[in-house]
Amino acid sequence: MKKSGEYFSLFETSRGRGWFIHRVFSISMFVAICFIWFFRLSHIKGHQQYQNPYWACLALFGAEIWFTFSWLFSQALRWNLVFRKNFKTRLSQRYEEKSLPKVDIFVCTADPDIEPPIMVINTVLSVMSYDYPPDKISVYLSDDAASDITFYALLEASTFAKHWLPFCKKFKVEPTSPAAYFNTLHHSTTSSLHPNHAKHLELIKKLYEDMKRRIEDAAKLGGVPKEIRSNNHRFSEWDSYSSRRDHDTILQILLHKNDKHNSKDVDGFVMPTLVYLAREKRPQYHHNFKAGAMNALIRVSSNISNAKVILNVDCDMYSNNSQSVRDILCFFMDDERGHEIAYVQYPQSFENLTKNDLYGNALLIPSEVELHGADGYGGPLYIGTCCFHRRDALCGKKYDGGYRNDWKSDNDHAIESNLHELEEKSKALASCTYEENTQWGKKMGLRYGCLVEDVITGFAVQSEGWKSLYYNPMRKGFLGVAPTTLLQILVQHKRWSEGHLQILFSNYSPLWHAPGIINMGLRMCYLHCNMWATTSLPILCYSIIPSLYLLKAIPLFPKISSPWFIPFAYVIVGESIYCLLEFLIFGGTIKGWWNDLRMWLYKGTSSYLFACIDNIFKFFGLSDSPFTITTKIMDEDISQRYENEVMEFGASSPFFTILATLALFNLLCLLSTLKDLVFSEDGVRAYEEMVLQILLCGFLVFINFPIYQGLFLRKDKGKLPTSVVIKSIVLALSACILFKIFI
Ligand SMILES: O=c1ccn([C@@H]2O[C@H](COP(=O)(O)OP(=O)(O)O[C@H]3O[C@H](CO)[C@@H](O)[C@H](O)[C@H]3O)[C@@H](O)[C@H]2O)c(=O)[nH]1
Ligand SMILES: [Mn+2]
Repeated sequence: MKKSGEYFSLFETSRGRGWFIHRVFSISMFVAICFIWFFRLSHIKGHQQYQNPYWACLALFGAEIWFTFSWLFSQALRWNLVFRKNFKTRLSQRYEEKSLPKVDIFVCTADPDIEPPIMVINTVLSVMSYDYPPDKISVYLSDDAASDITFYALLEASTFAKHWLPFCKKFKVEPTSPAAYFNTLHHSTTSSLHPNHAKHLELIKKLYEDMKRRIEDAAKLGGVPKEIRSNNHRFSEWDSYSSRRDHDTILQILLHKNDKHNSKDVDGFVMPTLVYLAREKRPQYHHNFKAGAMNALIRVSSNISNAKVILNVDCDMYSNNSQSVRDILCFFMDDERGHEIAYVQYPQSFENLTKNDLYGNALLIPSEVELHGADGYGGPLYIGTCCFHRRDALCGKKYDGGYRNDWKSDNDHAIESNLHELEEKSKALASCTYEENTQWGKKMGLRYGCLVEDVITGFAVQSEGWKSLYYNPMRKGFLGVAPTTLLQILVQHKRWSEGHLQILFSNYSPLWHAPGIINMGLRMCYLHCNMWATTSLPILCYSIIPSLYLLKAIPLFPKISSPWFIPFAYVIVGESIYCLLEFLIFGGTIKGWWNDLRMWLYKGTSSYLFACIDNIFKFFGLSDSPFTITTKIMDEDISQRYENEVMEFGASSPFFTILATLALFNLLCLLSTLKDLVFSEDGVRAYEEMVLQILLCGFLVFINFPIYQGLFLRKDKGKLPTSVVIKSIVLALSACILFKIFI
């Protein structure tokens, strides 16, 4: 426990265990990598007895150089892991409830078809129910679709909340998202409840089901029923609405303590403020996707509640722990270190994971290792959701040693008593033209022009001198919906890797931005992610070239009896065992690790490749990728396969054509080699020289098993479509034949 004078810190930091062993291992690995470089440099001229594989060796060397950098950067993320622990009791001893700061909570949604309103309001209800003085909480829903159904759902939620909030308080409900809470109740638990609890539960469940039905009926109808619309003047805002991309600002304060008739729950307690916002959209103005939505929220909220602490969550990320606000205040309000913290990031965790995590959705290593590593160097990346911000830092204020926490002043913020006037005034802050000739998106708020607006913003904030902090408690703070088909994941990772590459070439490039402010270690952490897209080239090299040369029995790696074989073997075996152990230690399974490895390969050869290509197009002004929103729903059939961990293809996409072609190509190379080995007189000698290549090719075939199934063995809707089968067979066969004949 850290003690300075009489003062006990509100949080403490500890170092990860095993760091010394890890460092020794890393250094040994580095030495082995150097030997590989030596080998390449001394053998690059090629084996004279064969046709000259000079270019092949050069390409492999290039790939190895690339992998080395990527590995070095990944070491920064593992060099200095730190873990945070806080002391909530000290917080409550030191601060009275009434002197706690206000918190503004932003929830973003953008498409009611793939982000169902009922899910959105579950998230809203979960964050309204934090164990925190309700008059200090304001929840803002930003709806980039300006959907009347989402609004209707929120309206329903504001009524339901009058019952839900007292219920949560009375029975200490956890988690506070109604849908998630009802899911945790099994028959055995409900039957053992206190009769009073059981009675209330039944009532509230019925209220919820009724509300859900009304919302889903409206969604099915494709709009809010006429009689509801005409009975509530609030819907008149939609009279001038012409499309998602063309409408006025719609801003509605649904709950507010100044509203005499409608601000209290059934027990007579004030409820959190609740605001619906659909910022103005016009076709001629770029809306900057989520970053634009967040900035509109920052401004509008500054006029309504102006809390100094802002929590931002995606619409699928419900709160799984009602204590989270108090948890993070231990960091922000710490007298010694609190004032330098710009944001506290929680991991992005998911509710719908399967046991062996077929698609590597759990982000196990990033959450359990890498973000802790970045924290060790002054701050985790901001990952867009589950993050508590200091408003000042997000709004572009610089950190200098003189900055001090001042939580009191936010409580005096004068608000208009007339809510209608307040709405009208705040609307202007969300207009399309508001940001013209201002620093919004450049030096204030979330930064524009990048597909990972979150990461670039985090970096910008850190380069103003602020620190950030990673908090990963046992009980997950938030749970969301992970994508459930291969294509969705590949598209999501294309967006991420493309965004990261944009950062590398932006003003905020970790290569040169903010010299002297951001340390080398943290820069390397950022660079590791920024480089994702570019690793597609070395991964492609490694999955094509060695297999091609197998066809002609030309070795590209040292033979098994050569001393040069040792560093290769050490790196391969060492790194595999290391990754596997890392995975198992943090709660993964062996199969999960294998799946994760497969996803690394698939992302590398498809998502990252397309991200590179699109970045080049963008550079020449040819195209600009939009923010493709991830679907948060799935149909019965797909959901069944997801539960059974059967890979979902089902669509014909260039992503799949590449993956299937590579898989088939490696299969052909392996089969042809095995045939040659069996029938040649000199099989063993050839084997001795080619062992690494054969193993690599064999590995690629083995890991691609789900693709062969999807191509040839499966009959269900999730298999690879015939067009992809044909294309990939033609491409893979012609690559092999052309190479055999011409090279
Ligand atoms: O024009 C837009 C597009 C998206 N969103 C919202 O942004 C959030 C994230 O979108 P999602 O499709 O779920 O993307 P993910 O890939 O899951 O998002 C991750 O990566 C994004 C950056 O690429 C971050 O913004 C997210 O916070 C982070 O969860 C959702 O709530 C959307 O409603 C908007 O508000 N406006
Ligand atoms: Mn998401």
